[in-house]
Amino acid sequence: MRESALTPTRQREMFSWTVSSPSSEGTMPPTTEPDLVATETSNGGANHLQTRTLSAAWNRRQNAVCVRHAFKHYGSNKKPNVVLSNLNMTVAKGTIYGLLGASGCGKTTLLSCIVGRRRLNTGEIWVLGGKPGSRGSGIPGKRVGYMPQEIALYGEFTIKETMMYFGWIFGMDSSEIMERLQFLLNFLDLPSQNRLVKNLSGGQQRRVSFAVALMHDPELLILDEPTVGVDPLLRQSIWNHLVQITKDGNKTVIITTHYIEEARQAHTIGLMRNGRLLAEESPHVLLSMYGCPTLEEVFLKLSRKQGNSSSANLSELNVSNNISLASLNWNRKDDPVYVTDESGVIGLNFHQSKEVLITDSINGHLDTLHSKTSKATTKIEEALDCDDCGDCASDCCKITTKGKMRALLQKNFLRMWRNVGVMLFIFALPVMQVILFCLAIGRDPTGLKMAIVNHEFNGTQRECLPMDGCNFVDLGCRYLQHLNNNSIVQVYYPDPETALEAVRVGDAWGALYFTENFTDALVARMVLGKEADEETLDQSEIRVWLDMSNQQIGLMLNRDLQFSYRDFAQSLLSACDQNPKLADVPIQFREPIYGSTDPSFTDFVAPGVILTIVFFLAVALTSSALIIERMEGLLDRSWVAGVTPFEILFSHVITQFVVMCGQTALVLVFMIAVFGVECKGDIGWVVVLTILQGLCGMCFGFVISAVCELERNAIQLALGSFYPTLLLSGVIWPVEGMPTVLRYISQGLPLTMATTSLRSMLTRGWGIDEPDVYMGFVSTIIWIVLFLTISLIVLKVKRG
Ligand SMILES: Nc1ncnc2c1ncn2[C@@H]1O[C@H](COP(=O)(O)OP(=O)(O)OP(=O)(O)O)[C@@H](O)[C@H]1O
Repeated sequence: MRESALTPTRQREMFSWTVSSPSSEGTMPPTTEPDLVATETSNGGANHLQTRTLSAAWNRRQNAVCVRHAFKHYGSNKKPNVVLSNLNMTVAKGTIYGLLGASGCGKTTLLSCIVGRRRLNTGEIWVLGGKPGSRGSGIPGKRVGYMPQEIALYGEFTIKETMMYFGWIFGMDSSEIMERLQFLLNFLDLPSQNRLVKNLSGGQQRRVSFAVALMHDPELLILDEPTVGVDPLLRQSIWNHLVQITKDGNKTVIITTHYIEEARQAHTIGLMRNGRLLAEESPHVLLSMYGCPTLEEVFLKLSRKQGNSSSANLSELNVSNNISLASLNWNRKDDPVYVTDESGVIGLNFHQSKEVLITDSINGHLDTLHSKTSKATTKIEEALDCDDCGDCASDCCKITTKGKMRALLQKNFLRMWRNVGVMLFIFALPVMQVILFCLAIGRDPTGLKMAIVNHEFNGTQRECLPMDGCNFVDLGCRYLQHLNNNSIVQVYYPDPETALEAVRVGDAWGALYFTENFTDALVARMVLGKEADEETLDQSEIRVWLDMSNQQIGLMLNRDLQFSYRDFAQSLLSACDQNPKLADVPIQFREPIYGSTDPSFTDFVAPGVILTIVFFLAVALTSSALIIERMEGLLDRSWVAGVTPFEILFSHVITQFVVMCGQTALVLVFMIAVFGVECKGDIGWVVVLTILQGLCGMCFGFVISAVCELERNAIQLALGSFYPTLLLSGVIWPVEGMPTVLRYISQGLPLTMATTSLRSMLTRGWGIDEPDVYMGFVSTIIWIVLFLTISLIVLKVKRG
């Protein structure tokens, strides 16, 4: 490296000169754009200014990175946390640029704006001649290699799989990747390529992360603290490598580090503080300018100076208004960024650069000229940007590439396959849920105790003996024989008071009382008919007190007691050669049109349960997928590598589709084949609707994933949405039982129409031509499209 031949005094003199010399014409290096310069003086003020501005714009594009008047804040506009404040930065092609600054000063934010991860609030950035994020700029994409501060690697991948993943995204073929991998393994002293990343030490993981950035030999390397946790020997060899790759002038490196002294090896150093650059010079110039032995001391000096300065002086300190020596050295790269006589500009704080002078002049005195020229300038700059994409044979016109889809799909499947918990969640959980549902829901309760008081036995608590035939004795006993012994357990009590007390204390679900002349009164009631007196009617009644606190049990006992009386009376009439129909109420329930005479609650709930299981499993799987990747920095890394939100969503849709098919098959096989849930309709349509509901759940999961920053918020949202959806979708109770307003809301939910549709197919056997059926499909598809659109929009907005 070549030292500056100028003394600090001389440099300061030159600094004063730059301040007092507004034109600073002499400082302009020879441009390689003669056309623009040629018109500078020939067409008067406006043309002159326009040409100068264009020249500046053109020049910015010639640097590897050029940041102008960058402002960036986090948080709301009302309470902004300003991170970048009128920052200018110029990184010449073929140089190493060391970005130094205290923790939290905004280095990572600046880098993420440069790689197109974030957008500035105002200001401009040119990277390799284009604007990050513009079509065909290659940024984000394969022109840049990015090593973020966090490890940002897939722990479940081996080193080789990691390289394959990023290599495919960058459009490399497998043999190329393997070749490069071997080099990187040796160069970075990495362990076996088959080791899982999660099993590597912290330092090894950082080196793998570094290897990923180097993988495709990009034009621009952006390294956020690559040497943390790396031993001094390897650190030196990393720096040697960076110096080596920048030597031929085609590669540029921007590197941040907390080891300030190692940055001496950079060609240019940007010292950053409070969102501004305090200096942007070669390390040697900085040292000699400030007469400090170490860069750390220079940084301290500058920081103190900034701290002490009034706001007016701040702008002077803010060398963001500089032409950096790096930029002035243009594209000649033999000796990248040193103070040379040839460059004509020396010094640190010559804040009145040509470019800024033009801007200042425009603001101060030449507003009108500016307005005339700005439109033309914008047009020409737009024209320059339009050239970015070139012809459509390049990747920039494609929605996706084979390599990217291959990488993303392999990543999704591998992550699932290698995670036992996830595999169990995907396949064991739905089966378990179906089994539990079929065993626990819809069956009649059994073993319900009933307190019986039969005064026909004169207070004795003896049990009834079996009896039949046409005899009219102990009819109370005969009735009790018809009770379903499976569901009702008869417990005898001596008097009504103790029986009722048993119900009150929860020992029985109800009490049954037969008066002492129940048989006689019942016979008299039958024989006398309308002649029967009030007392006869009263004595012939079986008195029942039920515990109706449990509706299901209460209603079932009520139903069973009535059916038992019908059976008892019919058997007695039959035994006495009478028509048993006389015992029935005069309503004849014929064979139902749909369903059975003894409908099961399971059959009612099963369709909703099938869809709920598939829907919410998909929500659970996807709602955290993107968040975990985002929190680990993986999403950022993939985005910087050129993967789009569309590609990420699309790859998840395909992965989830495969998973969904497996889940649907398991759920339906267990529901229908194993537990015998009725399926009268076309099983093909049942399968299609179930898979569509799974996809719908997945898309809802994407929305949650895109909206929520933290996993716990995603879990809260997913769980929070579960109950309202379940309750309002007619899964466990008919929609017809809801208040009118809720009914409308219910119809708008993703599960309601689908549940009605599936129920119609399973229990009624209806086909797809029935409105109730096809509306389930239509509403599901509409929800899928809606959720996907929302996710894409949110992801795109959040990328900014
Ligand atoms: N996503 C974010 N939302 C809100 N504030 C943020 C976000 N990211 C960073 N910040 C804030 O912006 C400031 C600059 O952060 P940044 O990560 O850019 O600093 P840095 O110089 O890279 O720090 P370090 O050297 O410790 O990595 C910090 O105050 C940080 O708290």
